Amino acid sequence: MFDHNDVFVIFVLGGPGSGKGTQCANIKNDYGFVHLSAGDLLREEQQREGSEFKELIQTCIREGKIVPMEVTIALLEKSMQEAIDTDGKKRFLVDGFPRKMDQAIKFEKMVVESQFTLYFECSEETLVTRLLKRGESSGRIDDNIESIKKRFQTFKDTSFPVIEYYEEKSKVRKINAEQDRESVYIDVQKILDISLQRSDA
Ligand SMILES: Nc1ncnc2c1ncn2[C@@H]1O[C@H](COP(=O)(O)OP(=O)(O)OP(=O)(O)O)[C@@H](O)[C@H]1O
Ligand SMILES: O=c1ccn([C@@H]2O[C@H](COP(=O)(O)O)[C@@H](O)[C@H]2O)c(=O)[nH]1
Ligand SMILES: [Mg+2]
Repeated sequence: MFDHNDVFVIFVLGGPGSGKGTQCANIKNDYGFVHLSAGDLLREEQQREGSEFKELIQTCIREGKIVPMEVTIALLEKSMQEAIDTDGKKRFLVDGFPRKMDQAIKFEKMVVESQFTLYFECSEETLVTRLLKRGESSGRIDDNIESIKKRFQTFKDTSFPVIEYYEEKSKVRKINAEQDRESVYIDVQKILDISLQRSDA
């Protein structure tokens, strides 16, 4: 368990294709955060020789389902510990997690409490266009219309309640992700500049 006064975690949530990864790359460059995408960590684990979770992860990703939280939390915690041990870095963007209430509760109890959640809000119409375009070159097994529909359903049924939970705690910073990349990032910077100043105080 990390001390949340020492280890600064921002959850980055939003529908599939809302630009979480794109904006986290910007934030990482400009603010020195470590970017941990739960989806990327799961895909790496799925590729790892000898992983006992290969098939489970592959099936969940293709079907847009949530991998059991123990697997994802262990991968996140390990990556956080490695970043702290190797670079002394203690600011983390946890991208695409928590996707389900049980993950949120467990992570904050066992790993560290989040500072707030950045929520990229975007219409399904825009998301589907972006994901199908990305699917032309991403090689992702879930960037096809069948998987995309399932991912949207999971987002609505299972992941959106996480955002509502943090909203009730006034811990959500909402961004209009419908805009072009540059405009989205301007809004992201405004939020971060305010939040980081507060945390430095
Ligand atoms: N503001 C934007 N306007 C147009 N296209 C965008 C914008 N932001 C990201 N994209 C593009 O949309 C696609 C999805 O973006 P990205 O991978 O960052 O989303 P994501 O939220 O991480 O998706 P996922 O949940 O599937 O991992 C990418 O091809 C990206 O280049
Ligand atoms: O906490 C998580 C995060 C992701 N997944 C699974 O991975 C895919 C892809 O995630 P992206 O964030 O879009 O890269 C997602 O649809 C889930 O199947 C997960 O199980 N738990
Ligand atoms: Mg992503």
